[in-house]
Amino acid sequence: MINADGCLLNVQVDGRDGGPTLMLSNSLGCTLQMWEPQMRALTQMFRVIRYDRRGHGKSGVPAGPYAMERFGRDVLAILDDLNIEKVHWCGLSMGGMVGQWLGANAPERFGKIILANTACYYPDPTNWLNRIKAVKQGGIAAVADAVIAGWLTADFREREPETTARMKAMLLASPVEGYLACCEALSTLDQRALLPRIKSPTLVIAGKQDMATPVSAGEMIRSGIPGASMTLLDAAHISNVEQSHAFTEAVVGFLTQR
Ligand SMILES: O=C(O)CC1=CCC(=O)O1
Repeated sequence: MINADGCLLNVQVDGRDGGPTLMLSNSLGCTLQMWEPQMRALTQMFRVIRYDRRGHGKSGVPAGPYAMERFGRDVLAILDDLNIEKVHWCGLSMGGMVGQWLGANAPERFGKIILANTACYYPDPTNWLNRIKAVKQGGIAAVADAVIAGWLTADFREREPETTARMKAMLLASPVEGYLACCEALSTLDQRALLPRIKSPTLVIAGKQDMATPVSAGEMIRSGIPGASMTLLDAAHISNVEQSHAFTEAVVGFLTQR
């Protein structure tokens, strides 16, 4: 556990000692377990840091609302505690939003940056406000089926019922207060002004079937970050699970290219 401004964060380090370090950052309602499909390949090449964002998994759940800056400073606290100067970053969804904040505000700590299935701005907060209301009334169970339908395509859910059930169990196990505090941070998200300040080589990954953060949201990020490139995957929102091999290939290809 690492203490970030009084909140204990669950951090796990695996993989190659002395190799380049890659930090992975989760989507809303997910724990560090969401990266299992990538771990075998990534740990052969990198030292891999995973963590549970505050309000999630085995990390603390301080009172909300939270903010992107707080999530970013939590990451810097983890790196300082581990005595690691610089890492590559791969964040999916909320993890990609934290990556934008870090790339703009702590550029010296980041080598290459991967922003997967993410957005820098929600023009209309209604979906988040409705979700907050529903979760306050009925818990995460009230929104779980709709969220899972956004995470994974119908084809995948039919083909992979066990994986789908595991993802749903992970979502349902999220602490309600932490989930709500993150939804509040998402309802006011606007990081458009940060994008031109990101100078690290950046890859944007988007899912062709992603309705939560559609290709157009990825394109807005790609066009805002100088020199960024984009890869499209045949997946919904949690593309590292739905297209695990293609996702891993995109990450490894980008991080190893000179
Ligand atoms: O969980 C969802 O519904 C989709 C999502 C948006 C931001 C995030 O982290 O997940």
